[in-house]
Amino acid sequence: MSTTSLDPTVTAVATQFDLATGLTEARPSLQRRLSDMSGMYADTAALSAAVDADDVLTYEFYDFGVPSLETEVAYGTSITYPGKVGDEYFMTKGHFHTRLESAEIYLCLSGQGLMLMESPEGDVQVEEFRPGRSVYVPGRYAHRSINTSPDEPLITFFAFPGDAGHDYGTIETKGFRRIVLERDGAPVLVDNPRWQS
Ligand SMILES: O=P(O)(O)OC[C@H]1O[C@](O)(CO)[C@@H](O)[C@@H]1O
Ligand SMILES: [Fe+2]
Repeated sequence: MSTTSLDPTVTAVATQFDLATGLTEARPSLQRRLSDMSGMYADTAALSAAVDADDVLTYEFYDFGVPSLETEVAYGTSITYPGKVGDEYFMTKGHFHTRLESAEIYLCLSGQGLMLMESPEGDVQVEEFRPGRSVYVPGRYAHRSINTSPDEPLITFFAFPGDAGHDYGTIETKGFRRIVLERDGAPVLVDNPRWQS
């Protein structure tokens, strides 16, 4: 079946994602290994030992290159693999949006985890990811996906305004105020000892 559009400059696009892996063959994913996560985990000694031992892939996601316009929607899947650095679960770097007010929506396709969110004023929110559950990240909140499963990838589909942009600098220098660690086999939210005001 062909797709039609009233505007000949616009073409509908369909992408096939594998629901078991979260991956698509439509284009290469962007990949983050432990060595890309310098300064992100609280236990720096554990991170450097893990990088030296086996610099594993911790997450991958897609950027389909939609134009940076407020009228466009950037989207893709994000796959965070199971694992820990010390007691801290594998997670994405996390970021604010450059256009701070831009919100983002996630739908968990499989796995289990948490979305950690934090406003510039220090309000911290945590929402659970489980299959079929969406998490709306309000504008102004930095956001980080965390895989709390011992053995399953956390797979989400996300969408945000095309002109939102990514501000990694704030998180890279200050960190999140709170981090999520495993204690007695369960995730707990604790103060980040390395957070800088
Ligand atoms: O950009 P980060 O924080 O490394 O995490 C990657 C994830 O965030 C996104 O940028 C969406 O906000 C996706 O590309 C992916 O889900
Ligand atoms: Fe985002």
